[in-house]
Amino acid sequence: MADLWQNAMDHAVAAARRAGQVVREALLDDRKVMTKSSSVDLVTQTDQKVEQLIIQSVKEKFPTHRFIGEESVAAGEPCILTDDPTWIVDPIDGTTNFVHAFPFVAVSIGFSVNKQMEFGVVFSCLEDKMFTARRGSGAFCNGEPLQVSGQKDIQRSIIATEFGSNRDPEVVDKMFSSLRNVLCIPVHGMRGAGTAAINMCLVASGCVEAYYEIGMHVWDLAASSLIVSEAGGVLMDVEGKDARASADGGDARRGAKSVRCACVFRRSGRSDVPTDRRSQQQNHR
Ligand SMILES: O=P([O-])([O-])O[C@@H]1[C@H](O)[C@H](O)[C@@H](O)[C@H](O)[C@H]1O
Ligand SMILES: [Mg+2]
Ligand SMILES: [Mg+2]
Repeated sequence: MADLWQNAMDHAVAAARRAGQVVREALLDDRKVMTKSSSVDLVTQTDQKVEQLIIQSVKEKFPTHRFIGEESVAAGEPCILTDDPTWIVDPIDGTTNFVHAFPFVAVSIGFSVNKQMEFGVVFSCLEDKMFTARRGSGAFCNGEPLQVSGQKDIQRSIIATEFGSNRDPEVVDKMFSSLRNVLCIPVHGMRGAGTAAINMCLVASGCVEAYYEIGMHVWDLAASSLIVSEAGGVLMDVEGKDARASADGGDARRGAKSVRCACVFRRSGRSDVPTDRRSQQQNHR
């Protein structure tokens, strides 16, 4: 059967590549930095320009499709996922990295129909790595198939996480407490690329066993959630339940901007979630 959405996916790959070129060129110029929810929640004109480029090019080709874009939502557009074909766009995932020229920056484009992710495209534009996944057809990086790690022992794992942009001391204390619990399991190491989408692609690539973060947004993980699941990984909330509903817009459906979940990926369906509670259990094995 012909793949209904292949044209849209080809368009997303081309748009992500063009967007990546704009991001790379912008790194050569001064970057004017603005803030959003706090002094460390950064945005630049390039975020806004790239999002408009992507949305305009899609509108020309697919005029009836809908959009959820990080910067459009920041400018007041609604963040509601319906059954209609919807493009979920994070024009620059890793804006702080971009501002500092820290070399992990991604363009993330997910596509949902009937509230199910159909394809995901993450372009790690400074590494020139194009991660793609089509529902039911596997995940790829520059055309090479991806497979999550087969490691089942968390003590032999690398875990990725991020600190987000909330600097409320109580929130930071909780993050540090989780970090401490995970590190002391002990795990081989902890990492963070500074972009949720690339962290998730590292999980899909099998070089990081799991990634967790509290408070990601739907645009951070829409595309990469499918890349992880098509590479054999799973996406869980803090209770160990299937969190794909959040990743593909569960909270967006309710009009919330933030997914507010922790996501952990493993190959098996077991809930070895390294939250405070579960990491204690791991210690007693
Ligand atoms: O703002 P942005 O750079 O698109 O996205 C952020 C990055 O992915 C960061 O690594 C993660 O910790 C935040 O939760 C995201 O919001
Ligand atoms: Mg993001
Ligand atoms: Mg962004």
